[in-house]
Amino acid sequence: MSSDPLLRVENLKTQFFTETGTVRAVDGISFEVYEGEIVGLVGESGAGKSVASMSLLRLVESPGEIVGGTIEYKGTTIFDLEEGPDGDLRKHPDMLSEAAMRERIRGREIAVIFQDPMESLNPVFTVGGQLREFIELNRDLSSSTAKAEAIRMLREVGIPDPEQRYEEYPHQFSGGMRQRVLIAMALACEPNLIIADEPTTALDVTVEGQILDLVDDLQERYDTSFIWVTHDMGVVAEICDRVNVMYLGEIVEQAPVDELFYETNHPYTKALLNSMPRPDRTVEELTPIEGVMPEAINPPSGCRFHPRCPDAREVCTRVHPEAREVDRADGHPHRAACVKHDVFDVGYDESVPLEDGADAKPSGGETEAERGSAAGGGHASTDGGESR
Ligand SMILES: Nc1ncnc2c1ncn2[C@@H]1O[C@H](COP(=O)(O)OP(=O)(O)OP(=O)(O)O)[C@@H](O)[C@H]1O
Ligand code: NI
Repeated sequence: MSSDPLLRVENLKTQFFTETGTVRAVDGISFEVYEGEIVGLVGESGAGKSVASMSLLRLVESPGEIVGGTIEYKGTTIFDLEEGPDGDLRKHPDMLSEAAMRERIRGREIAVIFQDPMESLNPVFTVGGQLREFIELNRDLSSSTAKAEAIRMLREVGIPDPEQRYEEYPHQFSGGMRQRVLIAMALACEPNLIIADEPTTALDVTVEGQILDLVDDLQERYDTSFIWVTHDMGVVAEICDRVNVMYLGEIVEQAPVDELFYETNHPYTKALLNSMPRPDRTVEELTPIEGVMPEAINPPSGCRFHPRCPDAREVCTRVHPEAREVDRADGHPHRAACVKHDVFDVGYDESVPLEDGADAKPSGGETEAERGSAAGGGHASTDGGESR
């Protein structure tokens, strides 16, 4: 890719300052989104996907704070720090003001779709009324033009009888139809980038498939870029062009989607793929990832995945790898944060393999439920801790 990215994120760090300590929810992630791409953010519950998404719009709430890195959108600075005269870090003067974020960026340039439409839709107003008002406010249209536009958008996202459904309330819509309304709302201002945080996770598989098809179709027609947050490698396979795999606040692997699936370079990605149901495998053949992801408040030394990694060696307990380019595919880098690759050259080959089992279980053991969520189904269980 030779053109400039639409969004450039470099070394982004977001932390929560809690009574029990600092939660390093997002710990130095770097990635780009180019025009017209669907870029996946995938990882288990607690990996930092939602916090990363909210950081991009500067919507992290106290006790959370973006503490480092750069976020650039179309060459404008959404976030950046500089060193002040006394040596401490302060906001860069080029950084967009809060008012500019509200008036120019959120909704208009970068829109968000959440998992639960009922959080974004007000139950006491009609669906059409809410969509119309949103369009009216954001696009400076008259009420009647905005209404026509709202009905057009409802039709655009595949809602049958849009004139009639316009008058209905959110509870009269099925989960899938409500999610379509949110997609309509996200598209209403024709943003260049839509951040979708697990918008299909609560839907059954058939409806999920329909929504993914719709997004694929809309993406092509509007040429909108997407950041698609999910814990589901199946969803990634279906709609993403490129993928970032997150583990404990870090991006451990980044590659175009086919490359990630067929030339997997990080043991965590491999584990995620092995835990994914596939038509050519029976349920018995699924291998849940060993152990559970540790707390972001006190991450393991060295490579954060080493306590659960089948390939871990002694060196992995000491060396903390940052993602490096290990290959290229379709003009994009394939980055991986695993010292078994030659580019790291820290003596992995000579290092002693960690004894299986001794270090492979988290302290306190694991429960069946935790194993279940390690296999990729655990979004709902931690919703209470989300910053949204
Ligand atoms: N308001 C908060 N206060 C303290 N810690 C928080 C807060 N919000 C999130 N965290 C922590 O930040 C880390 C990342 O959380 P995040 O919600 O981004 O994970 P996620 O990858 O989106 O997971 P899920 O798939 O469950 O949505 C977790 O350790 C979480 O506990
Ligand atoms: Ni989340």
